[in-house]
Amino acid sequence: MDQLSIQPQLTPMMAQYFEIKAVNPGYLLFYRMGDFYELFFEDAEIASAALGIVLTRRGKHLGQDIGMCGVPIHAANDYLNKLIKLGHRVAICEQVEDPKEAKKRGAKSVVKRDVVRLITAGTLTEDDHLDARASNFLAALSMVRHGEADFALAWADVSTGETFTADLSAEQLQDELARIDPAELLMAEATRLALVERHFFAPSWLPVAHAAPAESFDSEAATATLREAFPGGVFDPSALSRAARSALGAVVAYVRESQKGVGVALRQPVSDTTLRHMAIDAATRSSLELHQTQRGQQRGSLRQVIDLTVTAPGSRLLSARLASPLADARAINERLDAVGLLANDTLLTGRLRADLKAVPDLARALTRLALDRGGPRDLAAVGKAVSAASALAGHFARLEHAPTVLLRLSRTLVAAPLPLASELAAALDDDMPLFARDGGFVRKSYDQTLDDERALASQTRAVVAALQARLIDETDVRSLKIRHNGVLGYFVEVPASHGTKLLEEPHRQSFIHRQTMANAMRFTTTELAELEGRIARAHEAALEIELRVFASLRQQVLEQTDTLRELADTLAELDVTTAFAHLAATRSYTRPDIDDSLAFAIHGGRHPVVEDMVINEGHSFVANDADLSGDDAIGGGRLWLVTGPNMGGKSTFLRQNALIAILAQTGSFVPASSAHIGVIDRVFSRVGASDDIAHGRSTFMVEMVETAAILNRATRRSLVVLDEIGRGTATFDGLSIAWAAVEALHETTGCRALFATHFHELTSLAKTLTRVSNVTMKVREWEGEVVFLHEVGPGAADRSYGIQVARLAGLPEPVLARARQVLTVLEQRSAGTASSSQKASVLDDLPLFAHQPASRPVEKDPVHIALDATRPDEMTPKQAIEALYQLKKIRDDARRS
Ligand SMILES: Nc1ncnc2c1ncn2[C@@H]1O[C@H](COP(=O)(O)OP(=O)(O)OP(=O)(O)O)[C@@H](O)[C@H]1O
Repeated sequence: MDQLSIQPQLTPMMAQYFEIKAVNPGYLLFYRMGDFYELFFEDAEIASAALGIVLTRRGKHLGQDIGMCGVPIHAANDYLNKLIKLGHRVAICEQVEDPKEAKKRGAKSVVKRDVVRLITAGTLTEDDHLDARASNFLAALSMVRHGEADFALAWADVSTGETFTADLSAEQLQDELARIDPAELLMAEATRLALVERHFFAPSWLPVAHAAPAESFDSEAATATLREAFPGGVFDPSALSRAARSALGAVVAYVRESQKGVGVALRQPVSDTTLRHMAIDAATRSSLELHQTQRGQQRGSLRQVIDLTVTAPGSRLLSARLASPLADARAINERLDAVGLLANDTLLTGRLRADLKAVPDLARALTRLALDRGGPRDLAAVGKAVSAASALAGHFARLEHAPTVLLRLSRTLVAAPLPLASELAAALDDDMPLFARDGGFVRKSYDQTLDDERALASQTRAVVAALQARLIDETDVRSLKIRHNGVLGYFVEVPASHGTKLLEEPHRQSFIHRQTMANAMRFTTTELAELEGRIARAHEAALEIELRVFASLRQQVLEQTDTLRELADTLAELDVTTAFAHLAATRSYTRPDIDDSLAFAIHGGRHPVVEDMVINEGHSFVANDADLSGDDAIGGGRLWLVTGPNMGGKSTFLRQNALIAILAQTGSFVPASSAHIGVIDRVFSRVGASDDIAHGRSTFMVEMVETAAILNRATRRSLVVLDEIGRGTATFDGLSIAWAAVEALHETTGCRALFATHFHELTSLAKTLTRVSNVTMKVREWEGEVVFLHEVGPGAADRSYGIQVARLAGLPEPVLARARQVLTVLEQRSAGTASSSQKASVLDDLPLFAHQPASRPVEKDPVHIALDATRPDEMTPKQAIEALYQLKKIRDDARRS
């Protein structure tokens, strides 16, 4: 900062500010002044704009006004939240000495201040800042070059301590980061440049990516950093690849720096390759709307519809499992066994769920305690979780042959450290403050000395009353009162009319004047001051004892960290398992039959989200079968070509099969009457590609990039779901690409596939490709109207009913009539039956009168008004896209009204 160079003009406070600011570049500095955090200069401008608070001035610096804005301490959390959500990083700078100490150094000396914590999106620990039902990962991406570049990711949820590493190729990065969905992503500038150069830097990383200094990725220094962060020798950093060590070192260093010496509180890192997972790439996640819809909303996503967990940690685990379904038949079946037993025993499931509801977020409470940021409520949470665990264990006692997963869970529940829970329950009151420093959280009779001090403090109330009575007698002022406030402490108050009496002899000897109010006068007396001291000392002594109790309980909890973390995992897993059981029992989901074959036979399959929506609208969902089963002997799985009218239910059918596969391999029952699935290694789904203008790619380009990814990466064990590939270009180009793609999937890949298309010519492939079958979405025509049956049956559609759908959408009748005319001629032409005169009469004549729009009162179209107001020359590309969306919205609103 250039201001720093002009030292002589700086006030001591400003000098301190600049010093602190200089060592925390890239952070908005929340500088503590009394009851406010103040921000200065550019920080003030950024924060005032982001928070909508007033930007003021505080003196001048180098002849310029110093911009300043402030947030009150008590509301700081809300403001912090806003800033973090907007992608800012904040350094909290506190006064680290008593102002009285500073005064001793001279009247003008400044109170010592230091940054006590860096708050960033990836290092949050407080419930106020976090979404209880979502993980919050900090990730670091490292690159090590040995000729070829090796990449690795490390990621940790600082709020729960979970820590992972994975070695990856550049091609895998995008998919892996889509799965992890980090709140903050660290990488060195050189790594970013290398990825950008090779087109591997995904634009979606931009909002969360932060440049971290190259030194923090030093793989040599990382070994020492990691040994220190994960003591005990269980975790050996040298077992990691150089790249993974470098990434993990960067995560640990960043967390340590952000907590400013408090510690890191991370769990032993887990290598992400220990379990085999079903690969789901970023485009498939988005197209199948697993965690959020394509519009970015939770509502309407698969996760939202199937998440019946009753605790926040359970919900986080369910979300993580859905993001990484398994690809190992044995592990999947183990999960399904547990769900199966509970789905059949609804009484037991009901009891477990009822007890689970009261279980607090143990993992996050533990982390706060470990970071010395926890309060009495976190201690209570630990106690409650432990007692709940042992109650839950009781429900399992009667199970004789429990499945492996439930046995494992119940073993941990039984081992919950009950003595710790009893100690916490005995020590902690029912109502508790957020912070230990507020006191008043230790239960009566837990500590004799504390009870004594509290008694002393409360006895003083009686002493105050007696003193008041005596003073009334002595002064003969009946209305004399002893009161207390935060500024004066205890004082004697008399009405103004009696005030002068106390200022005169004989009372002026004992009454010392403190304050004159409009209606009253306030005094103190030596006796009252002494009493005040006694009360304050009793309070202080009580608080000191409470803080000692807190520290001892915290220590007892931390000594059992490993056991408690395992318990937290168990409680979350039990919640997910019972939630899946409840889902199965209440929504008629069935257990899928999972093995290592190439089967994919779904009977009566349903789309979990569309079903929910259709039922809510009072209709019933039509279940459909799909059979893509094959084997190596016949060259792989089968491919179904799905044709049918627009709005007939093709996309729904395609997606439901991909979702059923994902749910099954997550370990959930599935919405079908039966399902037999040979483990799928990768799912690909491309349903309706959309423009990616923001990244300079047209609909067709996006579609081709994604199709290429599928053809290059799908294996025989994959499931591929493709909707209308090739529709974004000229008909013949599109048809040829779709044709070649079907052939490649059938001949080279041999995967199980569903391919929906409006190119009816493709259906002739079923004659030559043995594992291709044609199915169609059935419709019924009735009095010129088309009725969608949403039923899949054998055969191929010969038409798309596009014009009927256009009519349903409200296209004007003259346009529809003209479209019918053109369609007839085009169809005849392709069949070779249209006469040249027919063609000429219909296609060459402009229908000057036929499709004149219905006359409307002349009023200015809102779209035109908006267009008139647009200044393309003054727009950034982003504003241009927003303007386009706005235009579409205005048009849609106008249509609806
Ligand atoms: N099996 C079903 N049972 C009941 N309703 C269904 C079913 N499948 C689809 N629908 C309803 O039909 C609507 C359209 O379905 P979908 O988007 O799958 O059609 P589509 O054939 O892919 O259309 P397009 O070709 O225009 O993309 C859905 O939003 C849903 O309301």
